[in-house]
Amino acid sequence: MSQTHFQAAPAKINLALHITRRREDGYHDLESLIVFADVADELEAVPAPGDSLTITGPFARGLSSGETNLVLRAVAAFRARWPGAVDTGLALTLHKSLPVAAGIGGGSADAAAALRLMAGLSRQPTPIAELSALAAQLGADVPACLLSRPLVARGIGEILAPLPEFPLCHIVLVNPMVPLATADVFRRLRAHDNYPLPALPTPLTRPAQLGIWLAETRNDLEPPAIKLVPLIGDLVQRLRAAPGCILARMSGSGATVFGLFGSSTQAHQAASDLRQASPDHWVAAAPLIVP
Ligand SMILES: C[C@](O)(CO)[C@H](O)COP(=O)(O)OP(=O)(O)OC[C@H]1O[C@@H](n2ccc(N)nc2=O)[C@H](O)[C@@H]1O
Ligand SMILES: Nc1ncnc2c1ncn2[C@@H]1O[C@H](COP(=O)(O)OP(=O)(O)OP(=O)(O)O)[C@@H](O)[C@H]1O
Repeated sequence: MSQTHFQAAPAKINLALHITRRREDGYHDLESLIVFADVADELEAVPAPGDSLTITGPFARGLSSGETNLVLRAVAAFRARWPGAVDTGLALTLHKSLPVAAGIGGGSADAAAALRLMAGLSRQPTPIAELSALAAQLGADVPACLLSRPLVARGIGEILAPLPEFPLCHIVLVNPMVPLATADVFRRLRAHDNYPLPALPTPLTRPAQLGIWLAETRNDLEPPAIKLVPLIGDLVQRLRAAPGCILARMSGSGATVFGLFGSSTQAHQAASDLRQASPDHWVAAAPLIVP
């Protein structure tokens, strides 16, 4: 192994997120339609005597590059599960383009990218089911991020049903640069036994079809998150008013809000309007990653 190895860590978006039960262990069962956008952190690795991590990019500041970082935790977990499978240390560089604690799974995507990178370098097989079980130990969103394609997640996020097809949509992401801890939002949730997701239409190939289905769904974490950060509600309203916006909603536990569009031009126009109105917010426009 001599050359540099890369893995992208794309942003996760919960198009719909229903919380169906509070479990004995304090976690919550959920049902979520999860997609990924073509906006990503990037992980790079070169062989080295030992494992190390350097973080660069717009959101590197304040993020520890020590052993608590999810990238190094994922590498250590992989080495413990498959000792000797990757027989060199790695000098890792994470280019952090996604805001942290933002509801778009940045840390989870980084952990998943690290697991994919290790699996790619492994001299022995690392079956996807076992890799996914390892991912679940790192965080509820990590198994979904391992696949990085449209899917329905159940359980606490570890039971995954990838979708065979998905309409090519465009997404606008806006984050007010207020970090929101997932556990704080769950703690504020009042109703824990919400109804499950309705059945998805088959085939699911047109953005308008997806829009009709999404209108029957929710993000149950949006009301408690708005209580913590009222600005989230304003951002949803602003995106909803943008021409061509099929749906505007918060992703995950927030505070990032997304707008879903059928047209790339309209998505880029909405993003440009948001940037102009709120230059201090993080705004991105990108196509979804579809099968
Ligand atoms: C809300 C989602 O973003 C939806 O995709 C994810 O389920 C959260 O995934 P994550 O950030 O990887 O979450 P973790 O790091 O595993 O959990 C953070 C905290 O959120 C709460 N948590 C998380 C996931 C879940 N299904 N139920 C929970 O109650 C727990 O208090 C947990 O201690
Ligand atoms: N590589 C990493 N990138 C981002 N956060 C990390 C990383 N490693 C550890 N963390 C920690 O994980 C926490 C969650 O960060 P993350 O960006 O994954 O949140 P999130 O986008 O809200 O995730 P989710 O959508 O899964 O709830 C942060 O508080 C951060 O300190």
